[in-house]
Amino acid sequence: MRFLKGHGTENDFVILPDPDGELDLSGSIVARICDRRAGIGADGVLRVVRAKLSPEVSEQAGEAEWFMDYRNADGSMAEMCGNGMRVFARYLVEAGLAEPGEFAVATRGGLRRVRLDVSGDVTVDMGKPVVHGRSLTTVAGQDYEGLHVDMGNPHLACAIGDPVTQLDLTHQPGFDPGIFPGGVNIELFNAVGPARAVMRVYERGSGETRSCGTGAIATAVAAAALCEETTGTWTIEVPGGTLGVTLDERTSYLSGPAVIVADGELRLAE
Ligand SMILES: N[C@@H](CCC[C@H](N)C(=O)O)C(=O)O
Repeated sequence: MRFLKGHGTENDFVILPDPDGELDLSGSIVARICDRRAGIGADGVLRVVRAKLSPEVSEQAGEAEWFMDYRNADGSMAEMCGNGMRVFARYLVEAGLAEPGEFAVATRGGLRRVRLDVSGDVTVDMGKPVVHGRSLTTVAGQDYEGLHVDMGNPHLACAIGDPVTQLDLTHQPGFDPGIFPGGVNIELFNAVGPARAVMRVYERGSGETRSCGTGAIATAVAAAALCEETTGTWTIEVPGGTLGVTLDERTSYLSGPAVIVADGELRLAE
């Protein structure tokens, strides 16, 4: 099976080109591919398949040729992945499957428009964040309150007083399953200046990762809410680099680097 490896601010993905939808990608195969010792290792898998051949998104096929079939490292499916979308777009253009410039990609969370900037960054229109109420997470015995933000996938973005760099995120933080029955991505951040935050994330289905695009937007929304704002441009520093987030009245944009670093042939032992 042919694969490529890419990352966006060190949120890393195995890309599986499957234009004709021939791959039967079970959760256990995804988990084996993402295993950092016995597999290639990644936070998730991006299967590249034609939208018109994918019943779950075929209504988006009029506008998008390609479907980003995203899976978490544990094999679970997710609706959306912001950094994955940026890496997916980079792959499509490098592989000659999309023209450089702006194009749409189908996802389980709906159509997203992506643009390769002259700067080398990739920017995605991630849609309008939906803000719900407040909820609690527990990290290493300490409760933190945050804002429930829906980016197509669920987030709990928590501004905290403790330095995020010192948190122990080796274990699943606690959350309210009544509010998040399908699990949640948990962001913890320090607002460190005007329109700037330092964030760490514990992703649903992948554990702590070095970046999360949808999480960066949720963080910008929660940081803006601290100043009673809903719009603006935010710089979100994550362990793997820096992401830009712009919130306007209509939508949100996520910008940052996205690169392909390897390709090869994957052998899946029986
Ligand atoms: N890393 C991603 C989010 C991936 C999906 C998430 N783990 C979920 O289950 O919702 C991003 O960059 O947005």
